[in-house]
Amino acid sequence: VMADWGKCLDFGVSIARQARTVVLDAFEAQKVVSLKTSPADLVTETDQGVENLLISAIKEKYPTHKFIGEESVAAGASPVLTDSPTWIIDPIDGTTNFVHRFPFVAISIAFAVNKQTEFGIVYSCMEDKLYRAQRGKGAFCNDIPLRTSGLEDITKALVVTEIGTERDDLSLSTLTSNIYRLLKIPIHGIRAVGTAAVDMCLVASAGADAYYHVGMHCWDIAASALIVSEAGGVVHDISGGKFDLMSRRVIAASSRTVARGIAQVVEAFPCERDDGLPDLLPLDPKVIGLNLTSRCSTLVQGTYPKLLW
Ligand SMILES: O=P([O-])([O-])O[C@@H]1[C@@H](O)[C@H](O)[C@@H](O)[C@H](O)[C@@H]1O
Ligand SMILES: [Mg+2]
Ligand SMILES: [Mg+2]
Repeated sequence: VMADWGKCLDFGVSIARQARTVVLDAFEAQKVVSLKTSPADLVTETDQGVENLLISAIKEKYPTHKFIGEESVAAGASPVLTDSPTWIIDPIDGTTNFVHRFPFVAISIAFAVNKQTEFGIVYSCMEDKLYRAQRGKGAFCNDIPLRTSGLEDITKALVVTEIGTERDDLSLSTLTSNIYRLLKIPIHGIRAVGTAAVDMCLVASAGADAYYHVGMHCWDIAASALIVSEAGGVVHDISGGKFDLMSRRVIAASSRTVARGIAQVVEAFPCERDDGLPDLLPLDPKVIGLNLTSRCSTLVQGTYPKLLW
C-alpha cells in the first residue's frame, strides 16, 4: 500500500507560506551578499535564515527525517540521498534575482522516500503562486490543476533555460552554442527567468514548452521535476536518457518529441555530480551500443554521442 504523505505535504505548504513572509520582508531591504563558487554565485543571510527556519520546523515535527539543503551543503553537509525520508530544500531559488530585486524568487521544497520524490512545493514569492504536486495525484498552482502545453512540434516551442553561475570558457561556449543551435531549428524563442524552479513550473503550467539546463543542482529542480511530470510533462537527462536527480543535467518538456528535439542539439559540459559519484550516464535500456566509458563527462571533455531511439 502506497504511504500517503498528504499530511507531510500540508505541513510543507504551511512552512513554505511562513518562509515567504520572510522573503517578502527582506526583498526590499539592504542585503549583505557573499560569494560561493564564482563571482556570480551569490548567497545572502536570508537564504541561510530561510533554510534554518524550514529545517528547524521540520526537525521539530519529524525528528528522524533527513535533509539536503543548498546552504547546509555549502556549509559542508553531504548531499547524499539515501532511502530515508529526505527533504530537499532550496530556500531561495533565484538569489541573484533577490539581490537585484528582479521579481522572480522561489522557495523550493521536495520530499523523497526511497529516493523517490513523493511531493514537491515551489512558492514563487513575488507572484504569490504556490505550485505543488503529490506523486500520482496531479499538479496544482494555487489549487488550480496544471497541464503542460502537450506541444509536439519543436518549431513552435518557447524554451526556458538558465545562464547559471559558470564563467569558464568551456561552460560558456557550450551554453551559448546550445542556444545558437536551438534557435536555428528554429524555435519560437528562449527565455531565462533566473530560477530553475520557476522555469520548470512554467513548463508545468504551459507558459513555456520546455526547460533544459546543465549545472543546476538537485535542490533547484527536485520539487519542480515532480510538478512537471504530474502536469503530464516528461523529464529526461540532457542526453535524452533517464533523468538522474543528482546529475546536474535535465530536460523537462511538454512531450517526448520536444524533449528528443532538444536532446539532439544541446550538449553538456562536465560538472561534478551533486552526490560526488563519477559521472557515468545512467544505464538506460534505450542506450544502444554506446561505449559508456567514453561518456564519463568528468573524464571526457566536450560532447556526448547522441542517444539512439
Ligand atoms: O543559487 P540559486 O539562486 O538557488 O539557484 C539558481 C538556479 O535556480 C538557476 O537556475 C541557476 O541559473 C543559478 O545558477 C542558480 O543555481
Ligand atoms: Mg537554486
Ligand atoms: Mg538557492
